[in-house]
Amino acid sequence: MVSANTPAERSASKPAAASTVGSASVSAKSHVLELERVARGDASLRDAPVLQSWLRCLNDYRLDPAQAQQAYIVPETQLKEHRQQAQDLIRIGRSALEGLFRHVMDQHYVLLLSDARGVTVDFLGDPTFDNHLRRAGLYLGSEWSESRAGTCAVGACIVSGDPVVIHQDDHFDTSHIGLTCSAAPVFDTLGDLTAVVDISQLRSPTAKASQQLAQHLVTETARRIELANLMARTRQDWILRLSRSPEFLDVDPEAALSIDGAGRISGMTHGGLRALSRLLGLRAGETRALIGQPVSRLLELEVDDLPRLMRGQPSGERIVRTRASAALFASAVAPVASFRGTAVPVSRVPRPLRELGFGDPAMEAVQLRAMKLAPRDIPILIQGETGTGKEYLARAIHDSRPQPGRFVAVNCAAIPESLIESELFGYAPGAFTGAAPRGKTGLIEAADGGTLFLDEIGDMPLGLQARLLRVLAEGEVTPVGAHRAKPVHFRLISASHHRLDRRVAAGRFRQDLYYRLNAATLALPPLRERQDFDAVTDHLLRRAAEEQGGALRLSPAARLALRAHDWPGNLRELANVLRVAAALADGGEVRPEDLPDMLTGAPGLGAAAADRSGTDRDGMDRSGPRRSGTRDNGTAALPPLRKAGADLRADLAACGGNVSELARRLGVDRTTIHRRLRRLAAD
Ligand SMILES: Nc1ncnc2c1ncn2[C@@H]1O[C@H](COP(=O)(O)OP(=O)(O)OP(=O)(O)O)[C@@H](O)[C@H]1O
Repeated sequence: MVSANTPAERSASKPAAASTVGSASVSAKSHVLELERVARGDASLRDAPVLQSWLRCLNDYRLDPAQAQQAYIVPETQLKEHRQQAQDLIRIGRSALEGLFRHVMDQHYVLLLSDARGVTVDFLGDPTFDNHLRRAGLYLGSEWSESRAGTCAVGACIVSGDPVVIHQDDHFDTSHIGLTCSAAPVFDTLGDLTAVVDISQLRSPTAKASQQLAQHLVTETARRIELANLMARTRQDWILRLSRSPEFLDVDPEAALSIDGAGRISGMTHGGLRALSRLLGLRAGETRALIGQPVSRLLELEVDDLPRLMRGQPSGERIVRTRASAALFASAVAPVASFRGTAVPVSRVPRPLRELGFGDPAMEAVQLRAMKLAPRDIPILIQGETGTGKEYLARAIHDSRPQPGRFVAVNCAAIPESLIESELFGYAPGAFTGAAPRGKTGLIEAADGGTLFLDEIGDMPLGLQARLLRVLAEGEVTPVGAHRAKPVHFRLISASHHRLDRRVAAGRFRQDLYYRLNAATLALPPLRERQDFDAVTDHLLRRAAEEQGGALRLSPAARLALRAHDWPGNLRELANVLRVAAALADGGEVRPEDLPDMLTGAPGLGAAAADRSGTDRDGMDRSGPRRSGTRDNGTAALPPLRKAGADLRADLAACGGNVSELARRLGVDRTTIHRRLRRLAAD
């Protein structure tokens, strides 16, 4: 800051530099003098968050208190981009925002929803005051980041992550000292700040205490938006809603968690959990670290207990104890995929989608959702372990469309990083040395009018993710070295065996792209979880036999061996095993000797198979969601199994080879039986 005199002197030398709006009772000059005293380290009666923000403005952003800055409104094109990136949240948050606005409109409050960069992406205000509001920056597109606007409620809330009231001359910039603003943060399901809800008034009473109700209202609204966001995004997991009072448990719970099939916390309402942190025994800043942890770290609860907490169960039984020994009311909502008896019977599913499953409930849910999504242009993200049939499903969705056009599949992990850009986007003639003289059409353009299938999207380099996002946002593609963009329209399906939400959390995948890709997620179950395993086996055997020009059946012992394997390679592994078996089989029957040794207990291979049942680099549980979850990892279920010991095969035979039945009788998880069988085979 180049300055010949003090900021207060410079401010005083300007014509009437009081705030441009509102009824500031403080002159610009005395405000600047106060900021100078704080900069010198003098004691101040201001609230700590205000003082901290002032010091950031002075020391970190080097803002000059004497230079009043009018509110900044971002250009139209940038606003469009900000709004597009936040569109899901705007949609999800709308009804909570409208509810809040109805409460405060009579007091002439306006309501802003800003994104994590402080840009106002949604706005509700009285149109009669449009001009005043726009000038004061209380408008769509205004940027309230602290580094640009100085101390303000949205900016301070983004930096601190806490609800905050910035009242009149708490503002740093003299342009804003007439306003009063109350803001609360909205965190996404993984605990990252994603938006801020703010209500502001042009004119307000002098006392800051007058804004206590406003602060309470924005905090409550942010909590409701987090809850709606969690409910909308986590359809495949359990949702556990928590409340201190039974009356509001089902209608307006205080906090919620999502819990995956293995009993781990996969998402949460951050603000709500923080509000309950004392009861939950959480230390400050600990909530975010809960993602991926077993829910039993927080509550005396296993995933198997969730059904007893569902709506309709006696309320006396819907109580959980926290690790701090407090009692909370809890209500569980089952994953959408586990619902049976959906309105549309599977027989109505178009043929390409019908043949993907044979009655497995999780698969049926995928088929029905895929049928509804197929004719619409909603981006679909398919998640599932390797070989579960992600590309198969993508093709079936494509084939179920009335006019499907071309199906262009791109494996983002298989194309070398140096080529992927020109492969996807194409290039203009002479774009680089060695380029084809007439240029090249990229795969995105090739998919125009059809389906673009981006396989292994989780492996796409970060730089290209930004370019892809632009294509999706603008509906245009610009080939490498070209000056003009070409409009493209395609149906996007992407797939990954990585849990993309975890990649986002690890900073390896762009959050904005993730939200764009997964408007709808279809999660394919791993083969070992499928209840239609026998029917899938028969279907694939029939196909393998037809390839050999004949018909085949499975011997009971061979079927038993197939059932006992845990299929880390899923349908691909099963299809390959059956193709080989069909080639080896004699007399129209596949017997155990036609199957690979590892399935029938040849020494040495059990350990290798056991090794494969770990977690991948993202921490994705390759065994996928387990139906009875954490019991498998605990010790409670082990004694009866040890008792079964080496007689396990006999026990299995007594259950007709049905692993699920044996697991039920022994009170353990199916995967435990599979693991034990492998160990027996290796002994
Ligand atoms: N529904 C199905 N019916 C019959 N065979 C299937 C089905 N789904 C998958 N397969 C078999 O499994 C193989 C792998 O399927 P696909 O390539 O779709 O899996 P993927 O999940 O995309 O695998 P990756 O993660 O390795 O890309 C297919 O080539 C096919 O042999």
